[in-house]
Amino acid sequence: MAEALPLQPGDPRGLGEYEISGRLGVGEHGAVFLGRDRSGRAVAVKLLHLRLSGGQEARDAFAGAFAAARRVSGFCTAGILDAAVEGDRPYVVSEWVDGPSLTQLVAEEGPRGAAVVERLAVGTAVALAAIHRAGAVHHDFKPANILLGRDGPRVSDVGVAPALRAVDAATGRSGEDPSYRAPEQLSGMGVGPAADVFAWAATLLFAAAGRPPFGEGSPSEVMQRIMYDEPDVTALPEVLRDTVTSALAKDPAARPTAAGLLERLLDDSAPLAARMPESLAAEGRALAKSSPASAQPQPAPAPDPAPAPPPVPSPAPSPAPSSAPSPEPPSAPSPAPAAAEPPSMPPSMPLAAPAPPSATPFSGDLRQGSWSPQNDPDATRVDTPRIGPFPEDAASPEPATQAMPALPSAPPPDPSDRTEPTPHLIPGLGSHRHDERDSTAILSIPPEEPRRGMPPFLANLTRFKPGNHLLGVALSLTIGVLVGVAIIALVLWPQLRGEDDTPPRAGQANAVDDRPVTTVPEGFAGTWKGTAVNSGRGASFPIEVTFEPGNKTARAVYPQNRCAGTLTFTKGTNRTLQMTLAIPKPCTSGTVKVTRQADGSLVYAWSAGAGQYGYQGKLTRG
Ligand SMILES: Nc1ncnc2c1ncn2[C@@H]1O[C@H](COP(=O)(O)OP(=O)(O)OP(=O)(O)O)[C@@H](O)[C@H]1O
Repeated sequence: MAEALPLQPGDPRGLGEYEISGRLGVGEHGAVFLGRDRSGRAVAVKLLHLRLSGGQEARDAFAGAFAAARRVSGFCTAGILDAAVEGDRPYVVSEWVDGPSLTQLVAEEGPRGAAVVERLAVGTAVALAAIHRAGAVHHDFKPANILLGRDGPRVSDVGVAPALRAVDAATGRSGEDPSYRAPEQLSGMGVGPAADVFAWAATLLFAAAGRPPFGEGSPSEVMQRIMYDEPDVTALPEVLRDTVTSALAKDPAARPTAAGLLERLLDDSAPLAARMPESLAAEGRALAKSSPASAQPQPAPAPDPAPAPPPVPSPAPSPAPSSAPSPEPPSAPSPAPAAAEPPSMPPSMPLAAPAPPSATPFSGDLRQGSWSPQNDPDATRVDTPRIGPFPEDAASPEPATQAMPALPSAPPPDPSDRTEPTPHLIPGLGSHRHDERDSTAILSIPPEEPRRGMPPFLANLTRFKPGNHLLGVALSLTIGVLVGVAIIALVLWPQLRGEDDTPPRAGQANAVDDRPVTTVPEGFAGTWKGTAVNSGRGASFPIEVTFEPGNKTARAVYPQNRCAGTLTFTKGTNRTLQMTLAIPKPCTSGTVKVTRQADGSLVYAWSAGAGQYGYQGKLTRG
């Protein structure tokens, strides 16, 4: 029978029809208890920290949000059995799984070996494909929600994240680990099943490497890496690398579907298929055939309120009880509805063969013998975030001036001296007659002719006698000066005047762009989009900025928070602009520094004015 920790004072002894006998664990959103249903079957009961206010409507919304999740086969999931509310406390009942979570196992025993990771990959892809086929999404797929039962991996917490959102208790807030969240989930641009596929890949990397796929550090550091870095997949078995890499695509549309994952993993020619238990491979193939493999189903783009980070530096008011997650600000976007159910969805699974919730996908203990000494869990990679650095005085008004070389003053030659060479200034030079002939050949213009329409210094030069070496020196100097003047006129002058609107190449930007400007320069022209990370809140949100060259203002939009504001130029250079931001609530006005990067992107950094950046992000034209 199930092992559980003793109940603590204040723990429930029963919830609804379920008798509670012990504690299985505590997570971010609630405590999980071991219980029994009326038939004596062991169940896991998750009592959420959330307290539901709003009467029957909220209760119905909570229970109703599990409709799709309850249709998911229990083949590779901890099937949802019930969802209800006791008093004002919602709880979710699921199949009890006799085994630790992937998080617990890796913490205790280290990274999993190739055979285990392969079975995890297929088992959890089967679970995801079944979840998506039922019209549900997980949206909190992570190692803590993979339970390693004796009969194989089971995905738990199906439907919980959408249900929390349905009652306006958003997940993905500050304090939660963002390591398994997809870029679009972090940026709040609307999430669908593709976010689960990303999380699936990140979870496998964790299992194989024994550490979070995007490194450790503050939530904002991890988010930056999720947005911009490619994780190292070399800890994975070779056979999984390509599939996992494609599932980690930053663009959700570029990821395979869960069914597509199965199609790749269980391809008849793939060596992986032969290593899987027959029942699992059959279920996976049936799911792969029954669902689209390439066109990733996406819900209508909707702001995902889960990580919604109002770009305000001060904490939002919290009308909810202290145990509940902080709420969204009043005017933040309303929560996205749970993913719509496909109308043609069959009411139940499984596909390969009828499988009751307690079906055994395959035998074999995922907990056995997978420690690999070369996967040192202590060798945690900590990457440096890409954003920044921000020089404190990037707008330093130091013009790149170019000194004009002084023209040499040619000594006036003696026109009467046409026979005797001028004594050479350098001994040994000019003593040969052929020098004179050569010079004559060059200066064949009659002495008086060149003076017409010529600059005086050139005209004077023509008065030099052939063979005069001083003349040669003067000529060289003159040609050098002329070439210098030509370079300045043709190349440098337009740049110094800021007329060169070609984007700077790496290494050039600093040299030419630190010149002060009084309006928005050409190099900033256009609309720039990207995601800013709010370090204070450990959250991120999209930003759009539009610059028109020659203007003193620009437009800044935070689509997720439905704020549009005006940036007003205060000082700047061709590379960096300092601006004040005036923006209505719930967003917050402040000062903004926008800096052009050598790779053609912009870094947008906001502060309350005290110098410390509250949020910042990389923007690209688009
Ligand atoms: N269906 C289940 N069967 C057996 N044990 C379970 C089950 N569900 C959860 N547990 C146990 O309870 C612990 C806590 O689960 P919970 O889902 O709350 O963790 P979490 O995923 O870290 O938190 P959250 O989902 O709230 O962020 C798990 O680590 C696991 O040991």
